[in-house]
Formats: sequence, C-alpha cells, structure tokens
Amino acid sequence: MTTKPRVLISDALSPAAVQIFKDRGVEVDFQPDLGKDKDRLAAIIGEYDGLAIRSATKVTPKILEKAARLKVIGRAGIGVDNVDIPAATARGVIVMNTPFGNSITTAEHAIAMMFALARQIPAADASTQAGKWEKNRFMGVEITGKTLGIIGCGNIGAIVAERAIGLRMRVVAFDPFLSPERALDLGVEKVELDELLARADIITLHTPLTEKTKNILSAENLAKAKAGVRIVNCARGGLVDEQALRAALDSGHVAGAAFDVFVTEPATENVLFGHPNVVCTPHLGAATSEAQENVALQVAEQMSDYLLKGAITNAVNFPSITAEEAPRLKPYIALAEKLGSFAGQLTETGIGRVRITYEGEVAGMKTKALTSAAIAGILRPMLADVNVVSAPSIAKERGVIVEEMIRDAGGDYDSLVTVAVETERGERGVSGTVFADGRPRIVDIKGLKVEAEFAPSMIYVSNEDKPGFVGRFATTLGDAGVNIATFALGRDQPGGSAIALVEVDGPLPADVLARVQTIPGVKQAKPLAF
Ligand SMILES: NC(=O)c1ccc[n+]([C@@H]2O[C@H](COP(=O)([O-])OP(=O)(O)OC[C@H]3O[C@@H](n4cnc5c(N)ncnc54)[C@H](O)[C@@H]3O)[C@@H](O)[C@H]2O)c1
Ligand SMILES: O=C(O)[C@H](O)COP(=O)(O)O
Repeated sequence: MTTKPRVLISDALSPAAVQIFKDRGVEVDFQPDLGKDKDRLAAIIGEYDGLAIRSATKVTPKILEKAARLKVIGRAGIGVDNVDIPAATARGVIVMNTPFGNSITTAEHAIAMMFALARQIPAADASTQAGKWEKNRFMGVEITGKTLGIIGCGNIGAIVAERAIGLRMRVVAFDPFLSPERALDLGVEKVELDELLARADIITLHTPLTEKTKNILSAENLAKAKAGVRIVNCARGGLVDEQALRAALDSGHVAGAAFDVFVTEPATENVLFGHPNVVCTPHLGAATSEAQENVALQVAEQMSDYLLKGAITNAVNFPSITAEEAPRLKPYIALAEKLGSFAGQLTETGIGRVRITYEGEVAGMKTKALTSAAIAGILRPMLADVNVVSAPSIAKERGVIVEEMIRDAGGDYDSLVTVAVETERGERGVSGTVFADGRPRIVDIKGLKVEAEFAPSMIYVSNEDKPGFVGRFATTLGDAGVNIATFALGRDQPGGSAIALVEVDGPLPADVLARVQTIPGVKQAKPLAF
C-alpha cells in the first residue's frame, strides 16, 4: 500500500483547500495560526511533503533545514518574498504560487484606496459616526481627468489601468518590461519614471520588491513628484521610503497616502500612522472571499498534482510540466540524469560548457526540465547537494555555460538525447534513448555505438581494438571473484578505438580496477554507479 502524501496548511487559507486535498487523496493538516509560531513550525515541518501558506508563514533556511520530506511549498497568493527561494531550490523543493487568483481583488483594493484618499472617506466616516457632521471639513478632489501614474504594469497594474481608464483617468505607466504593443493595447502611455513623477496626480505601485524597486519612491523621487500628489501602495512594503514619505506628507508636498503594505508586518506601529491624510489597511489587498477561494483551490490543485502526478504549474524555481506530460517525461528525466551522471563521472577537470541535444520526439517535450536533470546528473559526482531543481542555478554560479539544441529525428531512434561536456581536455558526448519498455539505454559514447542499460555497478573501459582484450578483461574480473552481468562493446573500426561498458554484480574492488588499467591497450578504466 502506498502512503498518502501529507500537507500542512500553516496560514489562514480558505477551508476550500482542505476539501480539495482530501478529495484528491492527500492527507491534510490545517493549522491556520501555526505560521506565526516559527518554533512550532520548525518542530513539525519534518513530517510533511507539502506546505501551503499565505504571507504570514516565513519559510527561512532554518525551517527548510528541518523539512527533510518537503517537496513543495504552495503560496496561495502572488508574492513569494516570505519564502527563501534559493534555500528551497538548493534542497530541491518546488515553490509554486497562484499568479492570477487575487489580481482583480487587489486591483479593486488599489482603486478603493484611491477613492478613500480623494474623498477622505475613512476620516469622514469616523467624524460622522462621532456625531460631528463636519460637512465643510472634507473637501475632496475629482478623479475624472486626473493622471494616474502606475509603477509596475504587470497583472495587477494592467487591471488597475483598465479600471482607471473606465473612470475617465489618463494613465501613464513606468515599467521597463512593458512592451509598446501591450501599452497600446491597454491604452496607457509608457513613460520613464521621471516623467511619471512629473505628471501623475496619483501614483499607484504594483511591482514586486526587488533590489531595483526597493525605495523606488525615495526622498529624491518623492521630491520630483508633482506637488499635491497622492500615493497608493497595495504591492509591497519597502517600495516607498516610509520616513521620507512622512516628511513629504508633513510638508504638504504629498497630499495623501493610502497604504496596505508596510516595511515591517504585522505593522502595529509605523511612521505613517496618525497622519490625517494617511489611510491604512492591514495587508487586505487579497482579502475577498472570491480571491481567497480562487487561490486556495488553485494552490491545493497544483500541490496535489505535483505530489500525486509530478505535474508542475506556476513554479517559480522549475519549468512547468502538465499532468499529461509528466508520465511521458518521467523516463526521459531519468535518461537525461543518467547521461549527465555518466558524463560527470568521467569528468576529472573543470567543466566549461555543457551542450544537450534533443532529437526527434523528445525535442517536442519540456526540454528545460530534461536539461535541469542532465545538469544535476553531471554535477552530482562533484557536489553532493545538487538536485534537479537547484542544478541550473548551481551551474550558473560556477560559470558553466549550458546550451540546449533541438533537432528533427535523423538517426536510428525516434528520440535521442545527447549530453556533451566540454572541459580543458576536450569534449565528451554520450547519447541515449528510452525504449518501448520505458527503460533508458545508453546508445553512443564519444561517437562509438553501444547498447547498454544503466546499472548500479559498472565499468567503463576505453581501449585499442586489439585481439585478446576481452579474454584478459574477463579473466581479471573472474580471478577476483567479480561476476560480469552484462557486457556491451563498441568500436569505430577494426583495430581502431574501442569501448566496453560492463555491468558487474556488486561494487568493483579498487585493486581489480587497477589490474584492469594495466591490461595492454587499455587507455582508461573507470567505475560507474547509477
Ligand atoms: N496587497 C496585497 O495583498 C497584494 C495582493 C496581490 C499581490 N500583491 C503584490 O503586488 C505586486 C504586483 O503583483 P502582480 O501580480 O501584478 O505582479 P506581476 O509580476 O504581474 O507584475 C509586476 C510588474 O512589475 C514590473 N517591474 C519589475 N521591476 C520593475 C521596476 N524596476 N520598475 C518598474 N516596474 C517593474 C514587471 O515588469 C511587471 O510588469 C507583487 O509585489 C505582489 O506580491 C499584493
Ligand atoms: O502577494 C500576495 O498575494 C498578497 O500579498 C496577499 O497576501 P496574503 O495572502 O497574506 O493576503
């Protein structure tokens, strides 16, 4: 009997997620407040295959160290800045989010915040309910005809733009990655940041928090903004310098600010609090029943698909693989990893470049996932902790150039994968395929045809094609009590270069390998393990 995967929900997700996990055959433990208690989370995380979170759970390297079984972290929402992605990646943990489920709701919150500022609704509400009827105190501004400056025009920024245009606003957007065509489609004017600052009556931020966007509204940029500007931040705390904003509000240069997100959260105190022209909400951007249901259902489906079928959707650290693709891809992932491992085990010097060629049917599959597997295989003999998820970033860190090539089927096989590793000693290529039985085979080594399965204990020999080698080799192993299980030979021409790929029962003792290396004509003999 196979055991069910176990998922922990450590934040306040909609209970809809619990039902999905149960229906899909995943055991689920719903502890909505656990994420706030990092010690308890650390104490139990080791029991789970999946962790479903919102923004309250901080997945730090310390938590990940304890997460021995963890395979996937699912963020029911957009921002994954509460997850240490490099640490998760290094441990082979897939991190997925739900990039669209709460976008409309968050865009609506930004628009609501804009109106709250323009008409001072929160202060007017408090005053009215206090029995003051201060009709002359709350003079607002009209939105119609005003210019909205959007910093970050991605999913949410674009929805805000559409809604603002519907409100008869002019919209200018600063986003280096916004194409002119998309800007035209949306009806927004793409501008540089300085122009946005000079023209916008209201600025709304919709970027992630990165090195480039941190304090994008700094004291200097706030000073460049139009006098009387209003600022809305429903994206991430830290995009605006809170101290500088407070000073600009105090001086009157900034007429108002509406913030849903803060540098430190939960924000129980903040320099913006108490200013009469500031409106705050406690990170409510995604807080509608519709959005919460969307993201909870989606994350539970995605995590179940991964844990039960190997399908990957919306992962921020691995290419997507559909549930239909996963079973077809699985044997090729094993093939790519084993070919990489073969090349890695034979490599004795630094690797400069890896070229992976996909020919035939396999070229139409998710080759990025296969390439990650091949790189993991290559690096594993050198680095113990590498895995399919972390391999591409480790290769990049080490300056290894990875090239992927796609070709039509040309040779004897419907699908062929070739992994070629370039070192200072030259290039070594090894090719393989998956036969109808679903088992990967090695079919070519350095241009010499062979046909062998990958086995737990093997010997690779390259030698001169001279009479007597096979006999001496078999005798050397036989005399040492090492049983040969399978024997594959290849050569370029009679009397030319030859190779032998031999499977043996049990590990090969070092002294036997040393004796093989002394057989006349042997150029290289290496033990291999798969
Ligand atoms: N308040 C909330 O509850 C809430 C809810 C959902 C999302 N969010 C946050 O909103 C933000 C936007 O989400 P999204 O789904 O629109 O993301 P997205 O990735 O679709 O869009 C982000 C946009 O920012 C742009 N960008 C990146 N760097 C930039 C830079 N240096 N200058 C200008 N633009 C830059 C990108 O090109 C992209 O178009 C995220 O930080 C997300 O976490 C907050
Ligand atoms: O990035 C997001 O999706 C939002 O910040 C929502 O966060 P929450 O799920 O904690 O409300």
